[in-house]
Amino acid sequence: MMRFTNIGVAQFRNYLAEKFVFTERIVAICGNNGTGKTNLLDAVYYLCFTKSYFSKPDAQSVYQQLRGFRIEGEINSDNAVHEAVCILRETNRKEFLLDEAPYKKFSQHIGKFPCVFIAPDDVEIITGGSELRRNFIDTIIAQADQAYLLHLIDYKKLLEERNALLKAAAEKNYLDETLLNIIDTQLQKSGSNIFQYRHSFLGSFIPEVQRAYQYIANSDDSLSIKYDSQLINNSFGKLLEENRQRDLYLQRTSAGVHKDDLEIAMSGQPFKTMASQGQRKSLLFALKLAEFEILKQKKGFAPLLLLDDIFEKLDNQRMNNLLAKVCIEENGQVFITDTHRDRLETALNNVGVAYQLIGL
Ligand SMILES: Nc1ncnc2c1ncn2[C@@H]1O[C@H](COP(=O)(O)OP(=O)(O)OP(=O)(O)O)[C@@H](O)[C@H]1O
Repeated sequence: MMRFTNIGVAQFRNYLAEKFVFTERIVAICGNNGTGKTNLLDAVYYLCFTKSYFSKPDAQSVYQQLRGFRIEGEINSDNAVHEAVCILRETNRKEFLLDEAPYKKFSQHIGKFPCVFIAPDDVEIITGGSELRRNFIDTIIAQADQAYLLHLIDYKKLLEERNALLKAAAEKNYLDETLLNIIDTQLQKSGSNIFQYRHSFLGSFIPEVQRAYQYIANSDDSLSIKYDSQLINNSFGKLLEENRQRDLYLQRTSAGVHKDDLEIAMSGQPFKTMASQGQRKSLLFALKLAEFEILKQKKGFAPLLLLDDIFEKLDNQRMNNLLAKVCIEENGQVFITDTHRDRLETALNNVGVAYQLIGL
């Protein structure tokens, strides 16, 4: 069981200094547009991930013209009380502390307080570029397994080094082949590890998404999801070797797990182009519910669920089903925002769950 019991924010987005105490497992947050609902959820997310959900530079989160921010929160987890603190110093240097001990590497914090965020623009995971789908998958696996995050960090660094070397080779008309061979050996190792992790994770994740889709959409819509990777039929070492001349010409690495994607189809056609708005929303919620389910299985307790403005996304029946599932069937903490206080209260009363209402 994991619960945030309070959170304090100073100079963070639209909050100069504010403290919120959470008294119930279900926390409903209402307020007009621009009152700071999303910012409050993102402050919670910061304490789980050491960064914003919205890939914003930290400096953009500082209140107006001031310098630095602080977010602190108390979390009950494993029958112990933890304090997480994220500080952006005036110099723009970020510090993150758990129980007063600063992390040397922020990556060590990932997965301690697992969390699933559903935000209005998340449908881009389905309609946008492959990088968004890779990030989505990576965030789940990294929360479940620290070792994966280290492979990802290694891979990114090695890929940057390799690309810089390819560029330098073109500029200087000289290739340091020994160095390229060394980088390739290391890149091949971490890339192959990432592939194995993704392959094994998607083996259980994809059926979970299909189950959740069926539940939400009340139909399977002949949905098919496949892992698309150049490493499925080739060893990474061989791919690097075969593409070396091409990479030298392009001055970048053309093969590898940085090209992986999820191939999503409906009745044999690409989902992006075929699906209706409603089907896209259903798939988005299915992806997120599957994320929730898998993290729960891996961690042995339910992750935190941050539901931002989801009432605009689902019809009443689907909304009721979803709330019943996450608020009644599961025992994790849920934060849920809406602009309409009545709508939020009616929905939670219908589900019949105890909740705390915070008005902003
Ligand atoms: N660095 C900052 N300094 C001061 N205010 C900021 C900063 N960043 C964002 N804001 C303000 O925060 C507000 C947006 O907050 P947020 O997105 O949390 O609102 P919301 O309640 O979720 O709104 P909506 O219902 O429209 O989604 C805006 O008024 C914006 O100007």
